Amino acid sequence: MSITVDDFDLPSDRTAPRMVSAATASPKEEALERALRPKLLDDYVGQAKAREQLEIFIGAARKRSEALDHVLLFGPPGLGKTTLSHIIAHELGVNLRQTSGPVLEKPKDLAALLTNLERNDVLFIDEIHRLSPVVEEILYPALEDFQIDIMIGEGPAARSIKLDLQPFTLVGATTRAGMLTNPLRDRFGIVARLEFYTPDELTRIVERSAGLLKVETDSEGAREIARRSRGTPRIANRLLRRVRDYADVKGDGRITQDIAHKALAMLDVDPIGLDVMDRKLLEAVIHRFDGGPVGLDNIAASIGEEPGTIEDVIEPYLIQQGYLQRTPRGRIATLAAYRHLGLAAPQAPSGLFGDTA
Ligand SMILES: Nc1ncnc2c1ncn2[C@@H]1O[C@H](COP(=O)(O)OP(=O)(O)OP(=O)(O)O)[C@@H](O)[C@H]1O
Ligand SMILES: [Mg+2]
Repeated sequence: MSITVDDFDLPSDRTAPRMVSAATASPKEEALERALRPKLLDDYVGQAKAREQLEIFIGAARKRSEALDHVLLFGPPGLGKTTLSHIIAHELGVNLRQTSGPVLEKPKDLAALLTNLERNDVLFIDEIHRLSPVVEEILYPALEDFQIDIMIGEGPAARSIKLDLQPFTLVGATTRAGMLTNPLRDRFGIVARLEFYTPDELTRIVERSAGLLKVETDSEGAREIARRSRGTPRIANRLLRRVRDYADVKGDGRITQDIAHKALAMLDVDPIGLDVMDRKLLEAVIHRFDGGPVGLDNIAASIGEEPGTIEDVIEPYLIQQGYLQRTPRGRIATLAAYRHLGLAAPQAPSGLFGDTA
């Protein structure tokens, strides 16, 4: 495999691609991701809590030859939800059927999938918070009793019949667990929240990917990429490929800390992994809204980004790292944000200013 051309996403409304966006990969990047995806739970780095739970429940299901309980995976984009769903099916030794909330338009789309499942198979529904209510209706009895009610015929002759399904496991993935309806959420026996990865974990991921891509990387080079990857494996893998291009052209192909540092500086990824969009958001909150509190819609309008993208993709890492606070009155830039941008902290009335000390 050899990738040297631009294989990162290029949103149509921006002139420059966003290097550290964790969001939707291009088809080319998706193919690459598949190649780098770990296949076994043992190769899945980090997420100790989720892994431990799954190890036990998968082991038990296998032992009893039963379907695993339904699993809900949630967390920001690029942390490994799709990867984990594949691993679950693989470890269970069953087939994986894959679809997503927006794709399932009609009840019959879901019914067709469900009736084709074999015993103990995994059905993976990505973006499960975007299921339409009529489709969700079908899902409830399927999850609970492995049965569906379908309508046969039309008009006065229409009647409903019950169909038995094979026992199966639903794995649902979402970036927004809060948008799931309660009845749906209640039907998942296993709920795993994926967390941002530590620099150590990301270093291991970069080293593993470098091995698979046959790129020579020393440990400091891998660590430099890991530190700037916003806690996200998808970004780590993307930065690795970009740094490799830089190393091929400007160096001898080897990724050292110096090469990684220069390549990432050129790409406008700062030492803690924030990029132009992150800084734009923090600067908008600080300069245009006096540090906040400011509502999501106002930030969105001010930086020309979708509120949903801000909430799902940009904000979570800034909040986790303590640069931004989400309060009932709106978003607040913290002292750490002022410091990171090299700005003097304002004299704020107490209680208004988000402190991270
Ligand atoms: N724990 C992990 N160990 C090693 N690599 C990982 C891990 N998690 C994710 N990756 C890598 O990161 C890439 C992105 O992961 P994945 O597609 O599973 O994210 P996702 O959570 O499904 O994202 P989205 O919300 O956009 O669907 C994968 O190609 C995989 O190579
Ligand atoms: Mg996914």
